[in-house]
Amino acid sequence: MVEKLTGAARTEAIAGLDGWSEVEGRDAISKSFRFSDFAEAFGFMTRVAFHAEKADHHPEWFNVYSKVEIVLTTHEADGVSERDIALARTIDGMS
Ligand SMILES: C[C@H](O)[C@H](O)[C@H]1CNC2=NC(N)=NC(=O)C2=N1
Repeated sequence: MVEKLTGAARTEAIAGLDGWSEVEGRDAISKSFRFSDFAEAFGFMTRVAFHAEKADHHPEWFNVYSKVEIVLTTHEADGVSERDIALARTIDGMS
């Protein structure tokens, strides 16, 4: 069981990330990534996908050509948890 982050812990955890922000209307975080072309964007998505499958924590995402928009939340916590913060950091390292 994983708890959702609330209050100051939640605010600080999100503020400690690079460029991730809160999604309006739901308890989730998001970030938009830009690459030079589709091959770079899809290569990034492939790296993230392999990690996500291993970690059993998967992004919601939307891709158009060189743009990848990612949303992270934790279903069983019904909100943002440490799993999303950890995945966000890993994703940043893969971008
Ligand atoms: C049943 C399975 O453990 C879950 O649905 C996993 C898979 N991937 C997941 N990904 C994300 N982002 N949040 C989850 O809560 C989640 N849960």
